[in-house]
Amino acid sequence: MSAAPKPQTVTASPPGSATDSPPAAGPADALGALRAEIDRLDDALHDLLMRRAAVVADLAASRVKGGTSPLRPGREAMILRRLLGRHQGALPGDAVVRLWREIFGASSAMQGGFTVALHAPDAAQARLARDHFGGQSARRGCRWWRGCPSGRTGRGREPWPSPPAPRTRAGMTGPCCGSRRRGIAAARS
Ligand SMILES: C=C(O[C@@H]1C=C(C(=O)O)C=C[C@H]1O)C(=O)O
Repeated sequence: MSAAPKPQTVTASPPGSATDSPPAAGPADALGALRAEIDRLDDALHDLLMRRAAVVADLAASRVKGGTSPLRPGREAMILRRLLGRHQGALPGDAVVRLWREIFGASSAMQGGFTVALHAPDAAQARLARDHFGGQSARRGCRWWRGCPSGRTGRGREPWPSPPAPRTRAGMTGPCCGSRRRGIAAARS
């Protein structure tokens, strides 16, 4: 003999109750909506970055800087100070600096190659140089400061927006230069 089927419980909902309406938005929908907004903003940011790069390419093609070093630490510092002066919201100011340092490094490289020369580098100095000149920058270590930069040398360090870093005998500024005998320079390659 076969087992009797189990009785099923059926609950009737009155008309107009929750089961008649579309399902309420759950956490997954909220996440999806927020991510869609992030995607839209990323596209807008990306568009602006591409437009900025096109302006830098025009600048490079015009040769208005006269074949000198592409690096302009003073101009970069002015941009960072201006941006930090208007900065608001939850994004840490440090993140703004990091993002723009990468942009400066890439747009300087677009105007001609440069090599970052690290005098007697250690891991911290190498990290600092990467953070300052961008992850794409070419870096090389050298033992003697005099032989470090090759070609025309631009000053590779710039005054950090705040607080001002101490000057060194080499005329460079920045937290890397705790020792007067060590530093970072950037030269055209
Ligand atoms: C675009 C320039 O070249 C470099 C890149 C900068 C930038 O991306 O804003 C600023 C200064 C320079 O280090 C410039 O000199 O204005």
